[in-house]
Amino acid sequence: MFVLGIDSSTQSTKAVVVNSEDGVVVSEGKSPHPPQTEIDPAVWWTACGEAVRQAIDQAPGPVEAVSVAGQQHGLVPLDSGGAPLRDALLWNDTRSAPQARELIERHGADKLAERTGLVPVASFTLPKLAWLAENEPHNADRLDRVLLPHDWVTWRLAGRPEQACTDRGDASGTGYFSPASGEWLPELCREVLGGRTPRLPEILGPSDEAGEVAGLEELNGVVLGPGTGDNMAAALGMGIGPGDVVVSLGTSGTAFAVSDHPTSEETGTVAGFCDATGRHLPLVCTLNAARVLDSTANALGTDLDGLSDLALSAAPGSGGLSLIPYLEGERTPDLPEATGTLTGMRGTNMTPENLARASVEGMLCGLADGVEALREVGVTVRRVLLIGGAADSPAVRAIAPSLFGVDVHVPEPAEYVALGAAKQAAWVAAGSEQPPDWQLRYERHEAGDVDSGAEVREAYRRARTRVYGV
Ligand SMILES: Nc1ncnc2c1ncn2[C@@H]1O[C@H](COP(=O)(O)OP(=O)(O)O)[C@@H](O)[C@H]1O
Ligand SMILES: O=C(CO)[C@@H](O)[C@H](O)COP(=O)(O)O
Repeated sequence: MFVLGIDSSTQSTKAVVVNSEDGVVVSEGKSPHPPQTEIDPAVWWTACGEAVRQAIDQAPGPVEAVSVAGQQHGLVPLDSGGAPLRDALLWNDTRSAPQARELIERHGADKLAERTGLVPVASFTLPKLAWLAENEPHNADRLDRVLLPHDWVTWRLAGRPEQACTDRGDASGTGYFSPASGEWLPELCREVLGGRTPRLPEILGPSDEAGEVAGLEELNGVVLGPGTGDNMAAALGMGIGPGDVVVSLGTSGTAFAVSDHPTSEETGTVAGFCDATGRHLPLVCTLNAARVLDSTANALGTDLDGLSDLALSAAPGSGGLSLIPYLEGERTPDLPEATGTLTGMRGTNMTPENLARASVEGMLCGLADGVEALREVGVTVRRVLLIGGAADSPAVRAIAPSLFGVDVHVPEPAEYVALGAAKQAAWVAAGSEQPPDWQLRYERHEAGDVDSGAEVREAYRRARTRVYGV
């Protein structure tokens, strides 16, 4: 049997057709999204159709089930006719930072962490709802239903306007969900919306069927899974277990692991999300990952391969340069208004090689701090599994082991979020207790020169503290 997995992520929609027996990807499709932090959901729908068509046109047989994974947290506000009230506000849109701070002042970080697993930052859906109420009351007054990006794509695929669904994983990134009970906390929406309660999607179990596709001709009649958030889907696709920490280098940088119990902590560094199998997914997220390399390559007048070659010809420590890469503001640490900083410049070290290496080291240092934060909430770190677009960079693969201080494994290149969605679809179709056990192949990079890595991280930390006070 063949199944289809869709990843509606920040920069593109990807679709993979997979043989459900062994997890082998038999065909793929991809369609880009524009780079804004607010976007008309219709763009996702068009990209989804294109990516799906590419994938199924090349597939050796018909697909029997489909699931959608998507970028987390984005606010898709709908009116009573199901039309978007405005463009969706994405996870990397920082305008809702003041509303996040107000929520913390009103409730206390510790109380919110205990109730929702999260301390609000601009990324989460609840502060975005509060922003809507404060800044666009005409839209908030007409708000009937709130969906996340993956819920919205699933809802369009289902083609049943009255019913919408989500899963624990994506629900756990809203800020109005309890990871401990698995239920919505609608009173938090009511509070920020001045007493109105929008309709929230039904939360399905990890392998529950969400009906059949009736909204996309090419897939009509195919079994639909509940879908999930992109990081949850990657964890499912990779089948991670104890000791595994995934570091994903896409638009966002994330570090996460599975846990049998909920985590919460009042600094908000580690978000206490749920996973896509009924467990939990402590996760640290930065706003600045792959695009730091895109911007640096652009500034140096080269491409990503050129940037990698330059970085690999500089010595560890980039000749004393440290790049604090907060090009989009930052979420961890919570500095939404920050810009990036390059420190340690001297006449002798301002070379393209050092600048290239500083961009790779700076991006990875933020994630290495994230792995450290996971350790502090009790996660065992035996190896780091590197995925996401920037894991294709030879420089990233070579430099990562010394900064993480553990073995780094790079799974064979694949779209792991879309693969996770496909695994969920296969699970739903099989009706089995557990998801299918698909084996992955890894390329292993031994822990690198840990001493030089520790020095690079220390220089980065000093520079960050000097400039940003954290
Ligand atoms: N060889 C490479 N070196 C560095 N970055 C890369 C490479 N290949 C792709 N990328 C970057 O990966 C990013 C896309 O990664 P992806 O995981 O698909 O992101 P997202 O899931 O956020 O849409 C882009 O910014 C792209 O430039
Ligand atoms: O906000 C988070 C996680 O909390 C991000 O990881 C988004 O889910 C977007 O993911 P990418 O498109 O960057 O993979």
